[in-house]
Amino acid sequence: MKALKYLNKYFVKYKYRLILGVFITFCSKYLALEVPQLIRKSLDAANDYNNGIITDLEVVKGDLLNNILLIIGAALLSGFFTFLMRQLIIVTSRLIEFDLKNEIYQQYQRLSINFYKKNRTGDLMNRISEDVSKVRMYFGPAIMYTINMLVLFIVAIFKMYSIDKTLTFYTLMPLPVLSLSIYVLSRVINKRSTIVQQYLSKLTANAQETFSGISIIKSYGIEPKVMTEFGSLADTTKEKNIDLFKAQALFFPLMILLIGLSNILVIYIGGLRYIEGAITIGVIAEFIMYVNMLTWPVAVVGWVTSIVQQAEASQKRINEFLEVKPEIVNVNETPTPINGTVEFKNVSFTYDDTNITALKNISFKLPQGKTLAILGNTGSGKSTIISLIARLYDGDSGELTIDNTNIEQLNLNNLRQSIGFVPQEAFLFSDTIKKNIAFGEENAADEKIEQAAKDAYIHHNIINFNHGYDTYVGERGVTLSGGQKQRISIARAIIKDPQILIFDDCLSAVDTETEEIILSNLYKISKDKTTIIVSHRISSIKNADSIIVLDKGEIIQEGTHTELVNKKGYYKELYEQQLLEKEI
Ligand SMILES: Nc1ncnc2c1ncn2[C@@H]1O[C@H](COP(=O)(O)OP(=O)(O)OP(=O)(O)O)[C@@H](O)[C@H]1O
Repeated sequence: MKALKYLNKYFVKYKYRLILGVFITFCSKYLALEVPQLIRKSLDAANDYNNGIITDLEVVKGDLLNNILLIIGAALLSGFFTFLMRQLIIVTSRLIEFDLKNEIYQQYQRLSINFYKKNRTGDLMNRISEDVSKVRMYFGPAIMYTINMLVLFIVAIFKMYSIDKTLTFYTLMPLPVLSLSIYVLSRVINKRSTIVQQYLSKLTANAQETFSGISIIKSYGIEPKVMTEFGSLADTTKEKNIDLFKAQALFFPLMILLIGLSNILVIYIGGLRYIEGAITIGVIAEFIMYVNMLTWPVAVVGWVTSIVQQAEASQKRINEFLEVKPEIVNVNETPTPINGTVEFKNVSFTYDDTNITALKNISFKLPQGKTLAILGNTGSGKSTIISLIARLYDGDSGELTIDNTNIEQLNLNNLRQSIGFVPQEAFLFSDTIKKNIAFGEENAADEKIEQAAKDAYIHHNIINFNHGYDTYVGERGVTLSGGQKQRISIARAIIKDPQILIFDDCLSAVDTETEEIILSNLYKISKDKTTIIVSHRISSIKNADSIIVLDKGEIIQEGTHTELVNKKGYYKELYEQQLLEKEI
């Protein structure tokens, strides 16, 4: 129950609803327990008349009518209170589920990139959906049935005991067996349903991957192999499902068997007691009703125990994520406007998951409004420099300053808002092109969106789509080429009009002609903005104010294009090689 303690705050938050729920449950069950007594009285009255103890038929009829009206009234009121009880307790559990999901979602938003690298998306989704659902069962059904059971038990046993102790003992005897058997069966059902869930996840993942990679599968002609794999997975899933249903099928027969046993005991022992003259005939009927009323709550004890165990396991998994401290935190709530002078002073950085030292003693200064180009082989650390500027990671040693202030002291929102970042791999949301461009600038006017698209040299493509800027892209929309995606991603950065523009090798999928056009547009736009361009092509970076060349995380060359082409080294070699490729 340790993990579930985390949820106590929700009990406090919804205490009034829950207390009222408990009270109403009590009222509902108390009224329901009035019915057996009234039935006993009615039967005894009829029996007394038959045995000549009461001779006036009208009195018996009056008693019966009175009792029938009371039974109807108690049943109606009890039903109404049961409705209120569900409204209060089950609705509260839904409210708590909503709060908990929001809490986890907000935590997901706060967590750093590193967290997302260490944990799989499926797992993140599972904890916020499946696990929260299991925790909800603890707040809702588990609490409701426990209160139900307690009220029924205490009141019914009290009533039964006051009528006949011996019969009470025999009536209750099979109930612990019932509870234990249901508990054992619930555990088997839970175990099997977890296995079924795992197989369903595998099946979904397999199908999803097959559909995503359908063109590869078809082009390699491996459909039969894929189908066999899927078929055998589906077969195993079916078998696991059948195992589960076999266990589930036992649930009600087991309950009915045990209720039957209790009924037989009541009839048998009750009959003997009646013959002895210890009880009236009505008591047997009253006890049979109690047995039937108590059976479900008793069975539920076993079920509730396993619900609580599952909720505990799920909350433990949720707590693991809720307790993670975001690595990147905003230490400065006061706004810190950004102008855009970026300086690295001996900055080193190692990725803790791979232990790769991506940057070693990097130093450079990029004054506000200037353009820096970063060049280097793959894996030399270019993207890492950019990640540090956007504060997706914090450097390990040295200092990174923006406008002469340590980046960690800047207001994180201001910093990120002042950066227009075009990543290496363009990501578009499943939405319209318009919304994708206006992503960081939601209220941008249509003219502004169009201008950004023109600057990114994508406007002419967009207007050729049937729905123009309202064309849906992504999973259910049109498929864009890699170059088109990159250009929409560029338009998205431009529209923000940020102080710092970062282009991480984002023109790799466009041809050199288009690249020329975009670059000349970008130079105009980024005139007074600090700009960082990462590229493998000399043509993209030759106009930059300064260029740094990276190799294995270190700066090996630095200067302007003219300086570097006149110096022996990586830059000159690459330049000559690319010149040659152009001529060929
Ligand atoms: N998220 C990460 N976690 C762990 N290691 C990483 C991560 N990103 C990069 N690395 C490693 O850090 C080194 C530098 O990577 P980086 O992405 O900065 O290189 P790059 O110069 O941008 O390469 P490319 O031109 O291929 O994009 C590489 O060895 C890479 O394997």
